[in-house]
Amino acid sequence: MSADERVIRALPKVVLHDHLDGGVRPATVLEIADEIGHELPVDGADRTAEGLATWFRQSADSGSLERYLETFAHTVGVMQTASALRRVARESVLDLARDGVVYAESRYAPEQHLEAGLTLDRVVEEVDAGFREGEEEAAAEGHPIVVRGLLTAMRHAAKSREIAELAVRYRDRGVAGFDIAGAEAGHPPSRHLDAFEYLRRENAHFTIHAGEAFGLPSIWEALQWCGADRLGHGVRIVDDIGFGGGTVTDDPLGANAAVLQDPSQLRLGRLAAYVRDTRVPLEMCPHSNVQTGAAPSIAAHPITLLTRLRYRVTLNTDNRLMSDTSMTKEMHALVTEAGWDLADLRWVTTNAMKSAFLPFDERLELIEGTIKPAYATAAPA
Ligand SMILES: O=c1[nH]cnc2c1ncn2[C@@H]1O[C@H](CO)[C@@H](O)[C@H]1O
Ligand SMILES: [Zn+2]
Repeated sequence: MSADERVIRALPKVVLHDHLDGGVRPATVLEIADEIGHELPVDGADRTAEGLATWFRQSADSGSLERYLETFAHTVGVMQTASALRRVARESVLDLARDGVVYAESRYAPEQHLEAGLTLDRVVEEVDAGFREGEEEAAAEGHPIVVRGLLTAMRHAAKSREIAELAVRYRDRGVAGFDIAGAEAGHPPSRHLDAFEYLRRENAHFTIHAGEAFGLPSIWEALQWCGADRLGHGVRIVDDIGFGGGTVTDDPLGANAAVLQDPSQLRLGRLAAYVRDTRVPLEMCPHSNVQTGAAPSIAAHPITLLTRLRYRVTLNTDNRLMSDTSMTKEMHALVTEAGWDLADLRWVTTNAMKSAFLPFDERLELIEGTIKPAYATAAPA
């Protein structure tokens, strides 16, 4: 680890978009697979934690969201029992805390963990027990962290209302909100209006994966039909930002460079202006987007342009296993490849804490008591 990386690792971080089933330790996948007889896609000399880690990263590196998502069969497949769910949840909290994360929202789809006979309620209870065990152990290690769950409904399925009700039922027991995820094309968020309208009536919080593999219509529906509090990814909002004769999407790297010199050249469309004016939090995940082809590279990722334009940008991991990433790696890549500095890192961290689905006073306490003091004394990245 470089000196820069050590500095970054020690900084307090906030992650709002991290999939529980996208961050399982490879050694844990192997062990549980052996216990329950789940067939893994590696064998022979590759049947090791390292071999499996490589398989996940390479298979996810496909340029397509659909193929990226296929790899989840081998994490979800080993997360079907009470003990496995509790273990994975506990270990993921420890891994995040050791990386310097002080607040995390960890999401998963309860409907995907029923194969061995667990009920939806039991799934949520076991995961939450694992989160609390992880919090306790992390604090004892000197890495205090606060963790909340987000319950995801799969967008191709028809369980969203049921999962929304589950999220409300457990809102005072470790669950902070709701999400929909899965392949975007052909599954617009407005199909799940019933769930979103229910959540709004219940004063509950939700985010929607939108504008990742699919463009502006998905972002527009998520905000203006469904009423999402935040956008998962939202990276395609740049399709509504005009530059020269086209949009910044036509030449993201060129536009990124040019706009830093003269932002007045840009024209925001109505949707892009709405997202910025109303401070809609964007849960951006650079490495994941490069793998699925939603962004060309870290250097050309729209997160830098959107940060310069002062959108409410947050930085996230999405899937630490599939993307072989961590909050430290995401931050370090932006510093070395996209010209970010410590002030940018503090800004996205504060943005994320402001946008968390946690009560206002608890957010403020983490910002004032933990984040601000640490960044004030940190050496420059
Ligand atoms: O980047 C993503 N876009 C859309 N769906 C995703 C992404 N990452 C993970 N999941 C989906 O969310 C489920 C619950 O955690 C995962 O099983 C995966 O299918
Ligand atoms: Zn995601």
